[in-house]
Amino acid sequence: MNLLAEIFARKRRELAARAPLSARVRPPGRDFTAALLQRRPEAVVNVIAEVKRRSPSGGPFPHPDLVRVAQGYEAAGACAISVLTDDVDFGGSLEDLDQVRAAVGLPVLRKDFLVASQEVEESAAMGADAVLLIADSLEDGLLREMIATAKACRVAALVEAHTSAHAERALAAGAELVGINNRDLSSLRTDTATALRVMPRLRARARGLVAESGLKTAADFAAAQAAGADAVLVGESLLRDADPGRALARLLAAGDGTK
Ligand SMILES: O=P(O)(O)OC[C@@H](O)[C@@H](O)c1c[nH]c2ccccc12
Repeated sequence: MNLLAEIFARKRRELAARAPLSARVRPPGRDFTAALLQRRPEAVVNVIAEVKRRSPSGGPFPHPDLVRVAQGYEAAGACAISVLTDDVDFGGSLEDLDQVRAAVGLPVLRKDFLVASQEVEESAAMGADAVLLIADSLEDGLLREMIATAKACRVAALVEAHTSAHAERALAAGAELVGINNRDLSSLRTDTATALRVMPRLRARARGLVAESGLKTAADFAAAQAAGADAVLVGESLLRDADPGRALARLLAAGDGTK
């Protein structure tokens, strides 16, 4: 038997001998959609809090221990955690996702630039409770397929768009949760008015709406909520603080009219 045939024979044996990856490693799911849609006390918006080591727009952040940051977010009242798993631009990995998820009780969003349904399946197998899909970069047929794959794998799909045209495409492709990214990923320019302008047009048709990027103050949170957001997605402004969890707690307390 030649070498290549031996390798293939071994690979087939190994595959036959092991359980499917998803069945072996996938922990019980956590409901990202429910977390995002939960009703909070008056004037306190749901926050998906993000961990990342660096970003193209923000440079490096002073928090190498993502697990500690995520635990701080949970203690402060975040509704879910977003973990950047892209390596090249954000210094992240699926290992980070795994470690963060094991350390918190909240649903975890895999934030990456996914290009194929296979990666949606792998995200589910690695324990992601939700995946980000970027509508602007995925053509209609592929977007529809990836949303359907997420549904079949029982992971939530947060479908992001930067313009109302792409948000419309997201809805037409079957998106239930739509995120409006205030940051233009091609120029990296951020304008927090973007989500405020686009979300009201989508409110009646999207099950959940998320305002993403560039949000810093309790007033930003309140404005997003008033424009129809169920949740805000926040990273950089928290990660600039020496204690990101405390920064989040402060923002949520400032927005809570009962305190
Ligand atoms: O750190 P900010 O400005 O608070 O933004 C968080 C999040 O919205 C941003 O990281 C993001 C939104 N969509 C993305 C797509 C890929 C990478 C990153 C992103």
